[in-house]
Amino acid sequence: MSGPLLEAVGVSIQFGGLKALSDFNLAIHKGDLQGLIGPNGAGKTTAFNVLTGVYQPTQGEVRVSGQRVNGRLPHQINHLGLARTFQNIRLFRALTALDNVKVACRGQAALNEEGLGAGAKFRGAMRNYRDWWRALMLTPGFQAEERELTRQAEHLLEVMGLAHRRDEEARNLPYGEQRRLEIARALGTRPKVLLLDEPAAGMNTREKADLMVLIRKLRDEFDLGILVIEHDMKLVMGICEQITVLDHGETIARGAPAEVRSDRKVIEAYLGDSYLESHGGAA
Ligand SMILES: Nc1ncnc2c1ncn2[C@@H]1O[C@H](COP(=O)(O)OP(=O)(O)OP(=O)(O)O)[C@@H](O)[C@H]1O
Repeated sequence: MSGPLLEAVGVSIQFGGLKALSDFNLAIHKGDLQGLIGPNGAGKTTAFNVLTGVYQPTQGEVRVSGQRVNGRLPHQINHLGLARTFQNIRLFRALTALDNVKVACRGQAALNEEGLGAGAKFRGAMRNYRDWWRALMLTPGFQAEERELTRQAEHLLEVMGLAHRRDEEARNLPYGEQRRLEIARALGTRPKVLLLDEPAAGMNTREKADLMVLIRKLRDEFDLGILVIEHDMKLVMGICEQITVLDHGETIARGAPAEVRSDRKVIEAYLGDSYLESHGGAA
């Protein structure tokens, strides 16, 4: 088996006196569908922020495809194959669904050309300048590139069940569809690993059921590793093969859904006895 696509090794992060994440370890391989759960304030979003370069760990190492990425910027880590969605939806609200996805596809194409490291800024500036002229003159090369980006974005809208919303402004989409558009946009950056922060938040029961099917389909169709933060236990337990449970920044359990939901520490910290009662008692 090849090595992990995403790895956290002994990662800790501190905000003043608060240890938001302590000695956090994680490995996501191709084809994995893992969950990250825990009570409010447990450190789940902080973990996403450290993995994606929004925060720098106080200790430990984050690796993407075996490369240490501590100190890299979020867009550089994205370029290495890690994409995410946010708990609070972040879309270009006044752009159409299609353009939201095209922006992501275009950004990735630009990064492929510019690369990273020395000279990337200069190459980026030159590319912007060149693109400006190509767009102004509507050169055949520019038009062909536009058609290709449109094709890619349309395909992603189709996969996410949003083809019918192609030309609607993102802000006019129902909430559940905005969440799916965010996933389409993340996919536009061609990730190897996808981090989903509460993808089902605000969705009704039907939308959640559809989302479960869709997340599995994305994993299979795009050969992804997926890590999901989610409070909806039916969804997490229903789709994830391995679940990590955080409480006050500490990893209190990790394992298959059946192991995790019968773990006494997890029940005490998060699930509560009412969960146990409604699910027929501990294993
Ligand atoms: N930038 C920051 N500065 C200071 N404290 C922070 C910062 N980011 C997160 N925290 C704190 O770290 C802890 C973990 O927060 P985090 O948002 O990761 O929790 P969470 O598990 O995602 O919670 P929720 O389920 O409510 O989203 C909280 O106590 C939070 O207040």
